[in-house]
Amino acid sequence: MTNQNVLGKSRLNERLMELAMSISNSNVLPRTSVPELMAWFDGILAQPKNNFIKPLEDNNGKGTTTKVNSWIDSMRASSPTRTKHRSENRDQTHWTLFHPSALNMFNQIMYNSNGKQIVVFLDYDGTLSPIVTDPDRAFMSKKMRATLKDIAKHFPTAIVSGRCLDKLFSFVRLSELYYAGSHGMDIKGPTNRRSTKKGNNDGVLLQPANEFLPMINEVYKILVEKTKCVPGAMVENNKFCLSVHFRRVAEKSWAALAEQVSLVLNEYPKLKLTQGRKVLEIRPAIKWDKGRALEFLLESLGFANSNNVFPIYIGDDRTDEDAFKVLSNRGQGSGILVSKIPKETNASYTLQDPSEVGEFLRHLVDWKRTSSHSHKL
Ligand SMILES: O=P(O)(O)OC[C@H]1O[C@H](O[C@H]2O[C@H](CO)[C@@H](O)[C@H](O)[C@H]2O)[C@H](O)[C@@H](O)[C@@H]1O
Repeated sequence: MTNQNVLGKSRLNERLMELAMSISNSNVLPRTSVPELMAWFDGILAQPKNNFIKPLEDNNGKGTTTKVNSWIDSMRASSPTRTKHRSENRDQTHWTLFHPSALNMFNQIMYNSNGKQIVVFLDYDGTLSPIVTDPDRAFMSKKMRATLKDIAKHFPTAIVSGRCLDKLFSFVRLSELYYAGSHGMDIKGPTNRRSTKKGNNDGVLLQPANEFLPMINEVYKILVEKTKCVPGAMVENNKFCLSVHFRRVAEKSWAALAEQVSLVLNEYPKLKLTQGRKVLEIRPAIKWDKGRALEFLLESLGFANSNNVFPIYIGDDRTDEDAFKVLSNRGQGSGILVSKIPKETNASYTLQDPSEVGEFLRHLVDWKRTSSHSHKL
């Protein structure tokens, strides 16, 4: 996949022009004129790039061994431990150029929002909390919670996660937010209000995979049993989906664990598999993902077909790509990928880690406070 394919040619040109103008204004590079920068971009685009991490391919119809091998390859690629080769440095240049830091481009992003209603969407693991070995201990810092509280005072804010709602809420503990758990299959509005859209006060807005609950519970029990023999393996029940964790499993046992998952999944054609960070996720094979959840939430907020909205989605995982794709297709808002390493992505910008996410969100709060203040003057 090339940058042209990910973005579409005219959108890519638009982005490059935007980038050239912004670099030219900020003096961050010795080349100053926009045409010079455009020619430089052309040169970089013409170079081959090899090492971007590819999204997991659709494995339906492939044999078990091929499937398992491709999951393992992709898991290895997303956890590089080697020193960089020269071609990887070249990829890093591509990466920084086409997915610049959202902190460096903050003014540009705010300029693009152009008086529209900003709505903030945030993934949880790897975005608001650092990745840790024990999924039950992925706590968010106090500083991040305070930042989120501030963000929610100024903008409608939603957390969109693979986690089940209860666990997500136990980590975040802010009732003023929207939550989309189980990869968007369990959506809840703020519970600090007296009434919600549906008139009840538990905040539930949508559960599109309800009928799959018995099947998911059945598969959970089977997977726990089947993976017992693999040291370090853990199966997490996220209500409408399951996560099989590889992080504490020795690399030599990854194939055996993936094989167990594949064998179980073969018996359940109504379930599908996606991949995250050292995790395989099993979920209902319905057309619902984080991108659909984002669209649903925009609709619930009254922005279904509106041009007057500017969604900002920040996430670190493959499952967040569905949301980035929605933004890119709508030609609306900004997708921001949290990553230190080059990855194929539909996001426009990057942040390195959760601490940069916090910094970006605090800039957003300050920007809002300053712009509201200047409107009052
Ligand atoms: O959509 P997210 O909020 O990013 O949730 C995706 C999965 O995140 C969790 O797993 C990841 O984080 C763990 C804690 O840092 C880490 O140990 C694991 O290796 C990562 O894959 C969560 O445990 C999963 O259930 C989520 O689906």
